[in-house]
Formats: sequence, C-alpha cells, structure tokens
Amino acid sequence: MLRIAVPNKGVLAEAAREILQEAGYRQRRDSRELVLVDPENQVEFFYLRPRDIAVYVGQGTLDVGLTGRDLFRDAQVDGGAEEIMALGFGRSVFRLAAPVGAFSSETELSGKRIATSYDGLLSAYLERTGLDAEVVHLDGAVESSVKLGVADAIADVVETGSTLRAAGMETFGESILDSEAVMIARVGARPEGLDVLLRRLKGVLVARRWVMIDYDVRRELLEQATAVTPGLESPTISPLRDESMVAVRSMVRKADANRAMDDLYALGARGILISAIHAIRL
Ligand SMILES: Nc1ncnc2c1ncn2[C@@H]1O[C@H](COP(=O)(O)OP(=O)(O)OP(=O)(O)O)[C@@H](O)[C@H]1O
Ligand SMILES: O=P(O)(O)OC[C@H]1O[C@H](OP(=O)(O)OP(=O)(O)O)[C@H](O)[C@@H]1O
Ligand SMILES: [Mg+2]
Repeated sequence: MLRIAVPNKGVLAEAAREILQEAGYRQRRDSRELVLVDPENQVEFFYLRPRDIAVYVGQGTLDVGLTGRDLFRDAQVDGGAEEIMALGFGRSVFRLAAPVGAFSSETELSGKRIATSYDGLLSAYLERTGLDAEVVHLDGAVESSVKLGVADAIADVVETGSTLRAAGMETFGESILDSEAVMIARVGARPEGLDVLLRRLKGVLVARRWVMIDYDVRRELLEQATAVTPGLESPTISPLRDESMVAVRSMVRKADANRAMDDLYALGARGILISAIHAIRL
C-alpha cells in the first residue's frame, strides 16, 4: 500500500484535499483524523504538518508527500527526497523585505540581522551569495520583528504582498525561491502505485487547464480553423449532413478559450461550444 503524506492544516491543506479527491482518492471527513486508508486505491494518507512532510519522506518513513517547495528545500533533506511533480497551487515567492526605504540591495545586509521561519532557505541563500548576515529564527509573524527590534530585515513567503504592505514593509533584492505545492518522493524510489498516483494527478492538472471546444466550419476553412485550435495532438474532424461543412472537436487551453472563440467566429465558424473536461489520461 502506497503511503502518502498530506498537509493536515494551513493554506495547502484544502487545495491538497481537493486535488486528491478529484483524482479519485478518498479523503478524511473529520480534520481530527490523522490517518485514512483508501483500500480500493491501495493507498494510505497520513495527515501531517506541511513543514514535517519532507522529514518523513526524506527519512524513508513514508513513500511520497505533498508539501510546498519552500518547506521541502528548507528542511534540507536533499539527499533523502526529491521533487517529482509540481502541482500549480500554493504559489508564493520567498523574498527579503524591510521597512520601506531601509534597504535597496541585498549587499547592504552584511552584519545585519534577518528574521525568518525558513532558516534553511535563508542560510543557503546567504552562503550562495557570500553575504555575512545573522539569521534570527522566529516561528511566524516575522513582519513584526523589525519594529520590535529583534531584526533589521526579514525573509518570508510573499503571496499577494498585503501582509508586507500592512506592516509598512517592502521587498528588496532578488527573489530567493519561487514556490508552489509539489509531490516529493524518496530519491530514486518508485514504490508500487506511484505511477498511477502521478498519472491521476497529471490528469487533474490537465483537466483544470484545458477545455474542449466544438464548432462547425466550412470545409475550405478547415486548415485555417484548425490552426487556431491545433489541440494537444490532433483535432477530431467529423462529417456533417451538409457536406460543405465539418464539425471540429479539439482541446484548448482554458486561458485561450475566449480568444480562440473570437478568432473562429471571425473566420466564419459557428455553433462554437466550450465544455469542461472532468478527467483525462494522456
Ligand atoms: N499566502 C500564503 N501564506 C503562507 N503560505 C503560503 C501562502 N501562499 C502559499 N503558501 C505556501 O504554503 C506553505 C506554508 O503553509 P503553512 O502556512 O501552513 O505553513 P507554516 O507557515 O509553516 O505553518 P503555520 O502558518 O501554521 O505556522 C508554503 O509552502 C508556502 O509557500
Ligand atoms: O503576501 P501575503 O498574501 O500577504 O501572504 C504572506 C503572508 O502569509 C504567511 O503568513 P501565515 O498566514 O502563514 O502566518 P505565519 O507567518 O504565522 O506563518 C506569510 O508568512 C506572510 O506573512
Ligand atoms: Mg504560515
């Protein structure tokens, strides 16, 4: 049975639950449940703190885990676990920040104190850049640390930037790490059931990003029309009773769907229909 670590709380927990449910797995009903067995799919879910998931997978206690790339790298279990799939949600950027106007470049940080909950990430960055600054570990709410005098700058996760703005702070210097939710696994390990899990997750990701488009178009415009909707592999062309026309069915990126509809309409296509894809295996 494949043993999968998933976030028990925090911003990743609900999105993790959704993607696994869409992929056809059972998920717990009660947030106090710590383990859930899904016998039909031969998997077992362990609900753990997202920060700890890299440790369990890195030590080989659990086969795979869903966590944030930043939390995974911060745990520094690089030899034990590796990222095997990016999941496209829980996006954030790990950045330096300080009160507005205090710093304009990371080079000014020498000899300064930087507060963070991600010591591993920050230390690796300081080492990489050769900056000689002191790391101050805090558990959270690091935005308050400068005002309260325990640090000169912070390094934290930024999503919308509203927490920083509210604290009168701004980012400076280059971004340290672009993060999103990822699947991690023990280095080189391919336990039974992992391929199916990854194929299902990939199916959900594609189904979220793509929609199906159907339309009718005059035969002589088919080349131009299918250039607008080339699909993932090759569009389906079906004959219509009116032999001068054909029906086309193809996948398009959700983000491009309305532009494709406009272009097809301008070309003379009609009956242009978009429908959602619920699941897909490529
Ligand atoms: N707006 C956000 N705030 C915090 N984390 C975010 C945000 N958007 C995405 N994330 C990601 O979520 C993960 C952090 O999750 P979470 O906040 O549950 O952990 P934590 O901060 O260590 O725990 P806690 O907040 O309970 O102390 C990271 O991978 C982070 O990049
Ligand atoms: O850019 P924003 O959209 O404002 O989001 C970023 C904020 O969210 C996180 O805090 P979290 O809620 O996890 O609390 P914590 O700092 O106590 O972990 C993070 O530490 C920032 O404070
Ligand atoms: Mg947090």
